[in-house]
Amino acid sequence: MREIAAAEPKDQQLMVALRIRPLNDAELEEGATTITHKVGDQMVVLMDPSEDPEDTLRTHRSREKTFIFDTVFDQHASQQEDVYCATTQHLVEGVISGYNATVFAYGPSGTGKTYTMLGMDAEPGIYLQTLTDLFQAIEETSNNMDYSVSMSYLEIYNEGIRDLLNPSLGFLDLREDSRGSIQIAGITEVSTSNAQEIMQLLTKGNRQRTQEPTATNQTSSRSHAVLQVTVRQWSRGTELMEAVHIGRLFMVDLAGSERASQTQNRGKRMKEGAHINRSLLALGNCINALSEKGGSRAQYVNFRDSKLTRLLKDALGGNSRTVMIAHISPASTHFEESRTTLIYAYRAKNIKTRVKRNLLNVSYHIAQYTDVISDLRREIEHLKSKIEKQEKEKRSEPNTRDAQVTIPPNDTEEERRLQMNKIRAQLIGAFKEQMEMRHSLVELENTNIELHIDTSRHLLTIAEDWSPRSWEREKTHHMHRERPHGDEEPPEADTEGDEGESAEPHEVALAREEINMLLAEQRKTAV
Ligand SMILES: Nc1ncnc2c1ncn2[C@@H]1O[C@H](COP(=O)(O)OP(=O)(O)OP(=O)(O)O)[C@@H](O)[C@H]1O
Repeated sequence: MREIAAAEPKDQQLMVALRIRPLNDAELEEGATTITHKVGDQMVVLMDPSEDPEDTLRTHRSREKTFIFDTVFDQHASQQEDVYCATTQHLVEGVISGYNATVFAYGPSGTGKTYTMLGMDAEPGIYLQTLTDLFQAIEETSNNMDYSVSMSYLEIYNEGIRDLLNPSLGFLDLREDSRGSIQIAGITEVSTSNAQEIMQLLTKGNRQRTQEPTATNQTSSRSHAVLQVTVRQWSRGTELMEAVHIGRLFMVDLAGSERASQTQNRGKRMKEGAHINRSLLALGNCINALSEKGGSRAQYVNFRDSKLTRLLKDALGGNSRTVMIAHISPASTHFEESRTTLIYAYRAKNIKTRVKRNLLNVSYHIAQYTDVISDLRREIEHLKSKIEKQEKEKRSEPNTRDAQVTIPPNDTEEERRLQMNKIRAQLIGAFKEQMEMRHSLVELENTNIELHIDTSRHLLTIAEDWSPRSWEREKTHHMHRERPHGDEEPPEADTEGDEGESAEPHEVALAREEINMLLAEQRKTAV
């Protein structure tokens, strides 16, 4: 059994940033004006364009709504790098030392979520900048630490989960293990060693993402996209008993949060909208419940209402440092969506998560292998003694036969001579037989030594191949080989319960198989 240990958890406030993109051509064409104004680094003022300043009945109500966030970027100041540095950069160090982190982009369609997360070739977004820093931090500490990095990329479309690195797998199941950790059954996990490699996979994966033109965005993402990067860290050159830190980083590009009635979407787009809204409504409900006084520990929070909230459970109410980047348009024509987004984002600021470092206690797991090796050693000792016993028995056989040779008393001289010749012949025969047996025993010993060498070699394979890096490599390889081809239909319901224990490394399984064969061979020769 593996064991998750963790340091003392600490409460952490959800960080909420706001990004306002520039007015786009369509908005300018329809005569939209800018209704958002950044004040200082943290405040934004939203003007209500529909309110008539001459309306005396409403003069007591302010036309301005003010919101304060951890950081605000407007159309003038915000470069991709500024957004990354202020929101996500600080998470990287934690991830490589075993802390979970989540960054998610929230906001109506066409407000710049994909631009912030994925970006453009010339202006890469948070994905690439984070991964570049992550690999650099790994490089800087690689003198005394070993790392393995793997990634998966999925989308939630119409409440079905699709593997964007291998869409042919169909819809995948979301499972929760006994520790409440969410897993996607059968998802492709790719081991990587540099950011560019991940970006290539992401660009490839993004082409698989469900995108359609909508009334507000020509390349609107109709799904929620989740990039998960897992970093395992352990000390180099230490004993097998070393613990492994596991940090998971989720980077989520949500689908547009606008209400169906606010768009001119019809037909398929409207059905998608309903699903998107279902998950975003569930997300909104979770944010509401979590942001109530006392947060997750005082209020019932229903994460189970949608795949999205189940997947973001840790990010919102559990063990994760979480950053929400809310996006809005500055246009007067999008006042209502901007207002709703700002209200949700503002509420999310109250959410607290409990952050603790993830430790995988490898020692217990390795102890199991040490036990297996000890068992096999005992078995070899037993077989050795059996072979020795057999050797002794074979040595004693000619003596037994000698004992059967008796000289009858009171025989004549001739008879005695004949008897003596017979005995001599018997003795020579027995001697020859003994020589042959000695020869066979030497051969038997040689075979035995060879079997021992092979057994030791395989035991060594088990011991040597049991390192977290090779385990991961094997596990990834195993997942590629073993993954079943999924049904294209979305699942009726999710399977609950533990995910099974991971298969042992391929070399270990092979070595074990070989050892069984060798032991069988030894048993044969021992009989
Ligand atoms: N800060 C920005 N600066 C310049 N262009 C931007 C910015 N934000 C978004 N854009 C542009 O606006 C358009 C829509 O952005 P994007 O596709 O990122 O929106 P989205 O919120 O992901 O939309 P959807 O939810 O429909 O997928 C794109 O052409 C993008 O290049």
